[in-house]
Amino acid sequence: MLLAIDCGNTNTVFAIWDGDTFLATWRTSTEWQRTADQYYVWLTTLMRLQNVDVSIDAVIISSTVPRVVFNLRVLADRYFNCRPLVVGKPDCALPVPPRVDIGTQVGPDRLVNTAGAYHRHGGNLIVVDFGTATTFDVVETDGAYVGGVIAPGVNLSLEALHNAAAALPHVDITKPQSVVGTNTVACMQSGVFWGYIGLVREICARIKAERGSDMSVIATGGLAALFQQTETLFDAFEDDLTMHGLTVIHRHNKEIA
Ligand SMILES: Nc1ncnc2c1ncn2[C@@H]1O[C@H](COP(=O)(O)OP(=O)(O)OP(=O)(O)O)[C@@H](O)[C@H]1O
Ligand SMILES: CC(C)(CO)[C@@H](O)C(=O)NCCC(=O)O
Ligand SMILES: [K+]
Repeated sequence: MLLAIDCGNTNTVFAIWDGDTFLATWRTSTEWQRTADQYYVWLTTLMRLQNVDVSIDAVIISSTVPRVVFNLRVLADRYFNCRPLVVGKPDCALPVPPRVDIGTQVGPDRLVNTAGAYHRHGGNLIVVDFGTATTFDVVETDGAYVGGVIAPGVNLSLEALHNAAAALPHVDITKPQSVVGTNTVACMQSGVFWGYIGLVREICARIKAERGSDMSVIATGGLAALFQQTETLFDAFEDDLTMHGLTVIHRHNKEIA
């Protein structure tokens, strides 16, 4: 059984893959201080609660936070007796290598999203992931990651307003009733919500124009659904795209081993 770990700057998601489906998915906040023992207690408690009675014999990790990888490696080694595949490390092969400027360390989550989206949709895609940052990944017709766009995440944008301006409260994103806000919270939500609709539309249009091609736009990440409700920005929305990509990369490495 495969344990797939997607570690973002805000949250870390663990999923158990039986080769066919995900048996369970669990989320925790990302904290680099968390030890292998702490992960193991947390994980086995949830497994027991949900009657997931399986033995894990393989682990794959994608981490945008380099510091957490050490303890996740210890988790795999000490408790599951295996050497984990770590996306972005030389011993983890990708189905198609990225084509970017020399020396660029592409975020592993973007490489994973690329592999997952290409496996499901073929090439010529824009993958949009609404995480801590909002990333746009351009996937070539052959499945290579060839670049993209990094924008401040939705929650990060709202936090930035709160942190920088004494009179602006902490607010959560939601679809505002109107564009013109009649109170502070509504004004902030409008700025980020409608601003984001514009950001996504404009960036996708410009990528397509720059490449002279009508690409499919695939969205993932918790907040994608909120935007898609209002405007058809995406051709598909897939909640499990990153996890799916991890299973694709794991299978690829087994096949070439
Ligand atoms: N409708 C919604 N309104 C507000 N927040 C939402 C909504 N749906 C999902 N979320 C939040 O969006 C986040 C989505 O998680 P996702 O894994 O996409 O990114 P993240 O965990 O915030 O970032 P990272 O992966 O970079 O750590 C979660 O924190 C979830 O609570
Ligand atoms: C942009 C984030 C933070 C999104 O999670 C991550 O993919 C990352 O740290 N990327 C490194 C830089 C790059 O992808 O070009
Ligand atoms: K993510």
